Amino acid sequence: MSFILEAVQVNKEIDGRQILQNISLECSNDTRLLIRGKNGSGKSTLLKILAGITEPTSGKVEGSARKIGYVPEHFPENLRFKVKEYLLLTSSFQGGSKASIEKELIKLTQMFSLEPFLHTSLKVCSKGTRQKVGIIQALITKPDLLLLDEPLTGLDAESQQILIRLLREEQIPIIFTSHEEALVTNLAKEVLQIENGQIMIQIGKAASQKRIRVEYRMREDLKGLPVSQMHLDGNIAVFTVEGDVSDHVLRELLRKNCSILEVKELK
Ligand SMILES: Nc1ncnc2c1ncn2[C@@H]1O[C@H](COP(=O)(O)OP(=O)(O)OP(=O)(O)O)[C@@H](O)[C@H]1O
Repeated sequence: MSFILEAVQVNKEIDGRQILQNISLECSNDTRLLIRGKNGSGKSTLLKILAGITEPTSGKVEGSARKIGYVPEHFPENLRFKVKEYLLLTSSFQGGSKASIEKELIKLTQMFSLEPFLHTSLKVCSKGTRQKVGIIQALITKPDLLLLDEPLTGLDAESQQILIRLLREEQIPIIFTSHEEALVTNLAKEVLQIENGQIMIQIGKAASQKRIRVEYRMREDLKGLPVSQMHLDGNIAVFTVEGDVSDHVLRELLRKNCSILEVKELK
């Protein structure tokens, strides 16, 4: 099987420090992969390597993806371009017809209420506005793959919802990082947990799902768990998890002193 993108035994050293160690992952048409880990664990570095922005020290990244849309964690500051000028320029590097790019530009700028800023210099745009520009530049050419580094950062609540809905509807494979529960629960189908640049847990798509009913103490206890659906009723949470995530989820819940009331296999 040929993959949209595949990383094979990727290592990255910066200034003599090992940042990533032996990372392998595969991305196919239906991938919705969350890369998670603590601050400094190497998530952004890995996304940059997948995007081809940074070279691995050893190992390789290959695949059939021709157009990769990448949203960096921090949109570059002090770019001298105006918003529309920047979007047209960056999309021209990726190919695609002018008519299709103009059409997408209108659609996406309307969707994110960016029309009033099209002729504003990026230097004076707010952080959230620049983030929207970063998102639009990644989507505008209809990429084969999206790599999103904390894409909700700086967006207001309404724009976050718009982006989540859009990403759920698009049929584009996505690899992303996020500390935001809303995006994690709505988008992630697979999870790659990295610690100190190494893969600790790799959770794929499971054949069967499990329903877990749990009594929790604080809402915080449920934050960041890779669950696909969650219903809350007082201090009781019921959620669905992919089968091979369930051990990890249960361990996390127990670590946080939650009481597991029921674990049921779904057919
Ligand atoms: N250009 C660089 N020069 C030196 N060190 C770097 C560079 N880029 C990344 N690092 C180091 O590599 C490690 C991993 O950084 P990275 O940004 O990939 O982490 P992260 O998991 O994305 O963190 P966060 O959740 O805070 O965004 C950190 O210790 C960071 O300081």
